[in-house]
Order: sequence, then structure tokens, then C-alpha cells
Amino acid sequence: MAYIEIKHLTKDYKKERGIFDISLEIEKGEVYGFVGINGAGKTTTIRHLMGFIKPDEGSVTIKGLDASKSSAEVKRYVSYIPGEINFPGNTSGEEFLKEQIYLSGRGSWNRAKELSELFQLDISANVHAMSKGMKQKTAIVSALASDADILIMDEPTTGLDPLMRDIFIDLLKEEQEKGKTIFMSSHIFQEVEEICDRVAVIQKGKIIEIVDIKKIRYNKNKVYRMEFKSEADFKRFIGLGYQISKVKMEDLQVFVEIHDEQINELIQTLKDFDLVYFKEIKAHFEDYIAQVFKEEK
Ligand SMILES: Nc1ncnc2c1ncn2[C@@H]1O[C@H](COP(=O)(O)OP(=O)(O)OP(=O)(O)O)[C@@H](O)[C@H]1O
Repeated sequence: MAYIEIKHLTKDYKKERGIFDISLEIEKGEVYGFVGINGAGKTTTIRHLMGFIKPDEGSVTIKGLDASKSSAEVKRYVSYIPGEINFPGNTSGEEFLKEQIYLSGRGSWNRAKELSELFQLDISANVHAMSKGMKQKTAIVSALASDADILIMDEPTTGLDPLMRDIFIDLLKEEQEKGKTIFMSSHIFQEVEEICDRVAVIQKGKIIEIVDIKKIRYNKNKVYRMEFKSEADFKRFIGLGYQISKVKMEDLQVFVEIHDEQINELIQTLKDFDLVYFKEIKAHFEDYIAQVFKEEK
């Protein structure tokens, strides 16, 4: 059984709003991304994982426990960062962090202090007087200091500046090395590509694609872009029958799609041509997803 198992999860808010028949399996130690545009259904799904809402249909189990029926027990293993942070009580950041460690019965204050320094977070400030970014950092420090087995995070990088986002991403990589299981939503494709093993894409409440990031990173089908010196060479190359994904006539440029095994043959062929340049176009999750969204429309 998967560590986190979402089975046919449905919450119908009517007028095509909500989530519909979502099934995902997240394995132990996996960093799993959940991406989609605003209103796609990320928060609704995550709130089911935390047992905050009951599904109309389907189920969520975490370590075999029903997230809805055994929500208190599930919380013993899970640290959660909500999308909208509203701190209870009228305390300082420090008091809040200490209280969370006390209430959850796990984690360490030393680690919380260390993380606060890393994020340059002033924990003497009252949680209600904190800026959006400070609140986000406090929630992140609390989640990471708790040393939970599973991290569930709803758009955790919202409100962080690029430097802080990098620090956060590095910390997640450390958590992953410790064997933690991470499920995070995001609308920033670049960050999920950087740290996730797999990514599910949600659109209008439905999963439209589950992407194995390694397959994009180590895809054996590559795209090469080349520019020819003369129009004659440009035309002659096009006539050779290679799989051409795009041409830019005015620049005499050609984009060729080719499998790694054929690359030597292509290079041999090109010896007979005058080129301005030849380079590989790196495939990114963002491009891949743009294509998926285009096909879905
Ligand atoms: N309690 C609710 N009652 C009615 N509709 C709701 C409720 N909660 C969410 N929705 C609707 O369900 C859809 C999914 O919302 P959700 O908040 O899960 O999306 P999201 O992907 O998290 O978006 P965002 O990135 O904007 O937070 C939206 O159309 C939203 O308006």
C-alpha cells in the first residue's frame, strides 16, 4: 500500500467546481508535486488529506489510516503548511513555535531557532503583526522543526523572496535525504521540477497528467536547434527526412527531434553542411506542461 493513497476522491461544489475522481499514490520517501492554476482544486484536495473536509466520494489514507476518520492520529505523523496562514492566539513567533513543539510532542526548539536564523525571521514579533512573508516563514519553521515523517504543504513558497525560496528548497532536499515524504502544491513549475520526483497536474478538479520528472530530466529524445549559413543548405537539410518540430525560415533555423542513439548519425550528416551553430534545447517541465495544457484545451 502506498504511504499516502488518494482513491477516487470527489468533492462536488456544483457548477463544475470542486475535485472529481482524484486518485494518487505517494510512496514513502517521495517528493510529490501537485500543480495547477488558481482554482484547479489543489487546496480542496490537500484539505481532504488533513481530514478537514469529508469527501462526497472516495477516500484518503495516510500510512493506512483514514485521513477523515482518524484525523487526530494522522496528525501525529504529519506536518502541514496551509495555503492561508491564520495563527491562533495572540502570541509572539517564539511562543507559537514553542507551543507547536509542545502540542505535537515532537521536534526541537533548537532546530526551530536554527531555522529561524536561517530564514532571518524575527520571532519576537507578534504573529498577527507579521507580514505575509514572515507568517509563511514561521509556518515553514514550525513544520520543518517538528521532524514529522510526512510534510504536506499548500503552496509553501508563497510570499518568499527568491533567496528565501532557494533556502527553503535546499532544506526540502535535506528532508528528502532524511527519508521524509513530501506532498506540496505549487503553481511554480520550476520549483517542482527542481525538487519533485513526480508531479500530478490538476485542471478543473481533475488529474490530467502524472509526470515522472526523471523522465523529463533524462529524456532520451532531444531537440537540437541549428542555423544554416545558406538557404540552399537549409532547404537541402529539410529534404533529408529528419523529424523537424519547428523551422524559422527567416533565420534559416531548424529544430530537429532526435533520439540519443541517432545523434552520431546526425552529426555525420551535418559535416556536409555549413552551420552557424548547433545546440541542444534542454527540455523543461514548464515546456512539457505548457504542451499538456495546450492539448487539453
Ligand atoms: N467551500 C467551498 N464552497 C464552494 N466552492 C468551493 C469551496 N472551496 C473551494 N471551492 C471551489 O472549488 C474550486 C477549487 O478550489 P481550490 O481552492 O481547491 O483551488 P486551488 O487549486 O487551491 O486554487 P488557488 O491556487 O487559487 O488556491 C474553485 O472553483 C473554488 O471556487
